[in-house]
Amino acid sequence: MLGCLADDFTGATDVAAGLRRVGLQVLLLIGTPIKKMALPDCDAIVVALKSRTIPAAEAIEQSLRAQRWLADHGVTRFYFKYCSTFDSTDAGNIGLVTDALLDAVGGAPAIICPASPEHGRTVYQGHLFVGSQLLSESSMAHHPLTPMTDPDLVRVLARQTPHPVAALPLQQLRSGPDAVRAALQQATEAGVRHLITDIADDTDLAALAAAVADRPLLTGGAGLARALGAHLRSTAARAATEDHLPAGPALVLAGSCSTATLEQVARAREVMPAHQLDPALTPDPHQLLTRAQDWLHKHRSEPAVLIYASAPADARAAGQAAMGPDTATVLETTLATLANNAREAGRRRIIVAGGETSGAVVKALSLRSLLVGPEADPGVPWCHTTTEPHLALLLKSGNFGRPDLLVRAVEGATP
Ligand SMILES: Nc1ncnc2c1ncn2[C@@H]1O[C@H](COP(=O)(O)OP(=O)(O)O)[C@@H](O)[C@H]1O
Ligand SMILES: O=C(O)[C@@H](O)C(=O)COP(=O)(O)O
Repeated sequence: MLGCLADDFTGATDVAAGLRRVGLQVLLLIGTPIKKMALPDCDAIVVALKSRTIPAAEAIEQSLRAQRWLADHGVTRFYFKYCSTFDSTDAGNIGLVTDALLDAVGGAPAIICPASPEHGRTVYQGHLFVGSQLLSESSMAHHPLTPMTDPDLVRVLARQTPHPVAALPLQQLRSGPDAVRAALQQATEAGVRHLITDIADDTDLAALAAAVADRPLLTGGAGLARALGAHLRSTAARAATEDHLPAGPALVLAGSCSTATLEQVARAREVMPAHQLDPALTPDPHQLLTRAQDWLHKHRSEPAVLIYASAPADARAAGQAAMGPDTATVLETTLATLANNAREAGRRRIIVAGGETSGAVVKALSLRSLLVGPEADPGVPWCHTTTEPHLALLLKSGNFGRPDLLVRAVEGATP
């Protein structure tokens, strides 16, 4: 069985979607369970953590706890899933968590493969591209929590780990599995502990997966995990579970400020009542929440409503000037509380834009595990609660989805 630790919630749904797409049955756990549990029939377990932007020591602790739990439940192959745009800071957490996992399960050097060509993330000469732009020239340079201003992943990772980092060039990857194994051997002898792999397309991912499938630890985006799943699939294929979205009204919550989300929010505003959480206008957190709660209550008979904090950089700066340094956390908490209110009020389809935001929402809803259904857009699967009331959640990474994703997600919602 394959066990994945994902450093945020939409990263977890992304990797779960990829594994399901290649025919694996996937159980998604919200955080690491405290005790041992009887597992449903599944081929892969994804543990959703919220460790991307917390202090490194806590991220390591959370990750090791998840790894030990998975090992206790029969997992021998581990995958550490982080963002395809390598979201992290110089204080961590990708390098330090990978180091801790290597210490726990062995298998240095770790493969570092954020590339996800289906989402336009590719790596060449160790540099990460978003579409045709270098990472540092994409909107990720302005991310509210993890601004990515350096596209050279060898350099980025070297600031996060005391150990040597090197790159595996595309030419070597394309020379076949023996060349990849030789590169790994060479890296081991040179004391390299992190190997950034160039990837230009899905064929490269398949080649890499085939060459490294037997390693105890792989790390990267959803792309390599899906390729690994496809490689393992022959022994594990089964019919995908059916998917029924529950009847009932929908709620869309948006906390992501990515370009993709801003466009999706603009589209959604055209077709459903919308309320903006605006810290510049309402800097008092309590008032921000109660105003939104009143608005939600007033619109209780609408089949779908949108509440969003998403804003471009200049508006965010104005909000932060008014509300202070905790603005992002206040907005996450507010959106999470509103999700809870909406569930109590009977909303059954909850769509969330943003990884950190999704983490806060799922935590507030006290959900423990979800079964992964089909994707609404690549990397964005519907997930179903395993307890009553049946909720369908769509947890969307900020950067993912077509412009009409939020509109499509609420279609067919009943008042
Ligand atoms: N108007 C705003 N001002 C400041 N921070 C904001 C604003 N709107 C959202 N945020 C914060 O930005 C962060 C977005 O992160 P996240 O939810 O992970 O989205 P993404 O998936 O795009 O990275 C969250 O912490 C959210 O609370
Ligand atoms: O790998 C990816 O791009 C996503 O799975 C992911 O992790 C996105 O993170 P957020 O943009 O913070 O949602």
